[in-house]
Amino acid sequence: MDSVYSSSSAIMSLKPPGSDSNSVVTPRSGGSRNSFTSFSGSGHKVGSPRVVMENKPKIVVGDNGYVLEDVPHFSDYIPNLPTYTNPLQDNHAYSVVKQYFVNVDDTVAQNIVVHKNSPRGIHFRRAGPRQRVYFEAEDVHACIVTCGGLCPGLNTVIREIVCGLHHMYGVKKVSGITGGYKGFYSRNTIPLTPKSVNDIHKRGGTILGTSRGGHDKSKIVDSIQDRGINQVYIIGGDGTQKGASVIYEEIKRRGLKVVVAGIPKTIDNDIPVIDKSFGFDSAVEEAQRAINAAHVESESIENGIGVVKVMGRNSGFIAMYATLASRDVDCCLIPESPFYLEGPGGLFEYIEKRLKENGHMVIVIAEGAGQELPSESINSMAKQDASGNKLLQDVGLWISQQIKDHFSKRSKMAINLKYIDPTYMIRAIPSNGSDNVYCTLLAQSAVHGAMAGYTGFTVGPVNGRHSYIPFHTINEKQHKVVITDRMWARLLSSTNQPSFLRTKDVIEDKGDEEIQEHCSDDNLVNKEISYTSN
Ligand SMILES: Nc1ncnc2c1ncn2[C@@H]1O[C@H](COP(=O)(O)OP(=O)(O)OP(=O)(O)O)[C@@H](O)[C@H]1O
Ligand SMILES: O=P(O)(O)OC[C@H]1O[C@](O)(CO)[C@@H](O)[C@@H]1O
Ligand SMILES: [Mg+2]
Repeated sequence: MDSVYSSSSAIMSLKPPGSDSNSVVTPRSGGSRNSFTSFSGSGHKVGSPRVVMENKPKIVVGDNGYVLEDVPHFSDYIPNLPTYTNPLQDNHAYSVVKQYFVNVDDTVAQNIVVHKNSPRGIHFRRAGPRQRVYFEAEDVHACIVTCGGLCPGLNTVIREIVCGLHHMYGVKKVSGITGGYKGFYSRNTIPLTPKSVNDIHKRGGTILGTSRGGHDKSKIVDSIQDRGINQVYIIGGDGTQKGASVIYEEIKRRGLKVVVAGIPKTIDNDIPVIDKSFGFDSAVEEAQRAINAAHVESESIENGIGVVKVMGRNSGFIAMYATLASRDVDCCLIPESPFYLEGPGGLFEYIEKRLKENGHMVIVIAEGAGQELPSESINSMAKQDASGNKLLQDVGLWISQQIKDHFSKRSKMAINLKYIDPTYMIRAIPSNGSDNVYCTLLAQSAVHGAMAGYTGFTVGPVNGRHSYIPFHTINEKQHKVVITDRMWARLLSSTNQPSFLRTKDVIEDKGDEEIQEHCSDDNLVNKEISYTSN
C-alpha cells in the first residue's frame, strides 16, 4: 500500500507504532503526565521544548482507488512512547468474545453503493479496542465537557464515558468541566465516578451544563496542562467540533501527550459523514406528540390548520423524519427547499385546495425554513448568538400570521389556525432506548480510541460501523437534506405538497446531489446502527 501525507512525500504506515501485537511491552515511564512527552522533530527527548507540526491531513492511498482518511496518533508527533497490554484481555466480561480486539488494519468504507469498476473510495479507521494501549490506568486524568445546545442523550454519553473508562480500563480520575468551553477556566470541576453518574441517563439536559461562545484556545490548553489532564472528551455539535480541532492543534503544537476526542452531538443531525447523530431518533419521536396535538386540534374544527415548528437551523431532518413518521402532515417546509406563498404552485393555493378536499391540515416547519421571507418583510438586522450562529426569525409565528392574514383579507374561507412550538420541549427530553444504546457505543468507541493513543478524531457510525473520523473531514461541510434525493421524494409523495421547484432548480440540484452522493439522506434509513462489537 502506498502511503502519503496529503501532498507531502512522508511515508506512513497504516499501523501506528506500538499497536502491533508483536511489539514488546515497554517499561512504564515514571511521571507520565502530559509534560513528559515533548520531543523534537528528530525524535530526541528534550524535556519541555515545543514541537511545531505541519497540520496536514493524514491520507493513506492504496490499490484500486482506496483512500484512508486517517486520524492522528500520538506516535505521529511523540516518538518512542511506551505501550501496554490492553487490560480488557483480562476482563471477565470480554474474555468470552472470540475476537474482541479490532485488527489495526480494519477500515470502514464511506461509500457502500459501488459499481463493478468503481474506485474503492474513502475509508475511515474502524473504532474499537486495540491490543496495546498508550496509557496505564493510574496515569489517566480524563475530562468531559458538553458544549452548544441541548440534545437528548448527553447525560448517557457522559455516563458511559465515565463507566467505560472505569470498568474497561480501570481509570478512576475523571473530571467534569462545567458550563461548556468556558468551564475550562473556572476554578472548579466535578469529580465523576460510576456511582455519581449512575442514574443520569434518565434525565434530559447535561449534568455538566453547557454554553455557547467563550472558546479561548490558549486558556483552554493552559488549563488542561495545569490540571494534568491527558484525555479530553468533547461532546458537541459542528461548532464544538471546530473548537475541538483548534484545541487538538494547539496540544500537538505544544507536543503534549493529551488525547482530544470529539463526540458529535446535534439535534439537527447536521454533522456530515456519520449515519446520524444521537438524540435524533428521540427528537423525531417526541415531535410526534406535537404533530398529533396539531392534528387533533385541526380536525376538530372547521378549516382547522395546525402549524408545528421543529428545530433545524440549516438542515431539515427533524421536520422531514417527523413528517414521514406521522403521516398526518400535509406540508413540510425545510431550509433546503425554498418555498413561496402567493400565486400558482404557492403555499396559499395548496392550503386552500387541501382544506376544500379534507377540511383540515397540518403544516410542519423547520425553524430555518424560508428565513429569507420574514427577513424581507421585517427587514431585520442579522444578529448572532455568542458562538457566531445567526439568530433566526420565528418563522412558525410568522407563517401562521401570513396564513391568517391571507385567509382573512384575500380569501373568503374562514380558517382556524393553532400554532404549536415544541422546540425546546423536544430538545430537553431524556434519550429513548435506542439512542441510549447508540450513546453507549459512541462513548465506548471514544474511550477505546483515546486509550489506544488516537487523537484529533470525532467518533461515529459510518454505514453502521463505528469509526474514527479526522476533525478536518467532520468540519468540512454540513449534512443537509438533498431535495433531489429519494427520501425527499418519499416525503412529497406522502404529503402531496407542491415541490416548489422549477425545472431549472432540479437540474442545478442534481449537480449538487452527485457531489453529496455519499451523505445522501437515503443513507439514514437504509443503514441501521450496528450493535456489533466495535
Ligand atoms: N470555529 C470555531 N472555533 C473555535 N471554537 C468554536 C468555533 N465555532 C464554535 N466554537 C465554540 O464551540 C462551542 C459550541 O458552538 P455552537 O454554539 O455553535 O454549538 P454547536 O457545537 O454547533 O452545537 P449546536 O449548534 O448543535 O447547538 C462554543 O463554545 C463556541 O465558542
Ligand atoms: O436557543 P439556543 O439554546 O441557542 O438553541 C437554539 C438552536 O440550537 C439547536 O437546537 C442546535 O443545538 C438549533 O436547532 C437551534 O436553532
Ligand atoms: Mg451548530
